[in-house]
Amino acid sequence: MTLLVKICGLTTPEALDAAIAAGADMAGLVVFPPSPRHLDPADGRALAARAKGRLQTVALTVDADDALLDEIVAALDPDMLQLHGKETPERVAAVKARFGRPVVKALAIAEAADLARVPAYAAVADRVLFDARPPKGATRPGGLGQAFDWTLLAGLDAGLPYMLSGGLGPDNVAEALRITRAPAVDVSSGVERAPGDKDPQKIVDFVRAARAAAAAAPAQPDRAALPLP
Ligand SMILES: O=C(O)c1ccccc1N[C@@H]1O[C@H](COP(=O)(O)O)[C@@H](O)[C@H]1O
Repeated sequence: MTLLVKICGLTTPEALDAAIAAGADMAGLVVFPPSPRHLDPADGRALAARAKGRLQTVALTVDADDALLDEIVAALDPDMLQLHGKETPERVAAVKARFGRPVVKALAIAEAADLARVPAYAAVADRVLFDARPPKGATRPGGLGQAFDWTLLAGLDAGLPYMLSGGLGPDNVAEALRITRAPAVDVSSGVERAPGDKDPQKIVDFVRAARAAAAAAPAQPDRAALPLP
């Protein structure tokens, strides 16, 4: 099975093109003003259109209300919605029903007990994404370059495809995959020169390292779960 690779927080045509050329499967566009990767939906329209049909686009939001999601879907027409806040399973189901698009629900992980929430989300989401729990006082719930204990995921059957994120980069993605056999990985800070400024070479290095690691230790099945271009 082929590993899915998502590059998140793309804000420029150069970064998007680098992700596509590197062979990424998904491009994340962040709509969350406190983030250094924030894209106003209207400003992101051209970038999303540029990505269309070349890789999957994922619009990332944090506890967005219906009005904002309406605006995002109208402007970006994303292939998927990533909910990265404190959205409940009921809210995930409501978003999926309203927009009829696959929903990725991010879950913050710091200890084994945090995985107890997975079944409730597995019943309603198309995918869960495991990210590190942010430190108290953080201005955003992700995109912090912070990893968690990957051994918590070793042998995990989440009941649906999952994505590993949090502090990944070209130098540690192989180790993360060796431990977890995750079917998909997601990176933002680890392929940047500075917060919000993607480095094309790091994107290439990340995709290459992830694919090599997945070839050496096959990932859990995933690709069948969502249609890809
Ligand atoms: O990228 C952001 O700024 C962001 C803001 C709010 C919520 C999530 C965000 N990013 C996501 O966080 C994880 C981990 O990112 P990193 O690789 O550790 O920087 C990833 O899913 C990003 O898409």
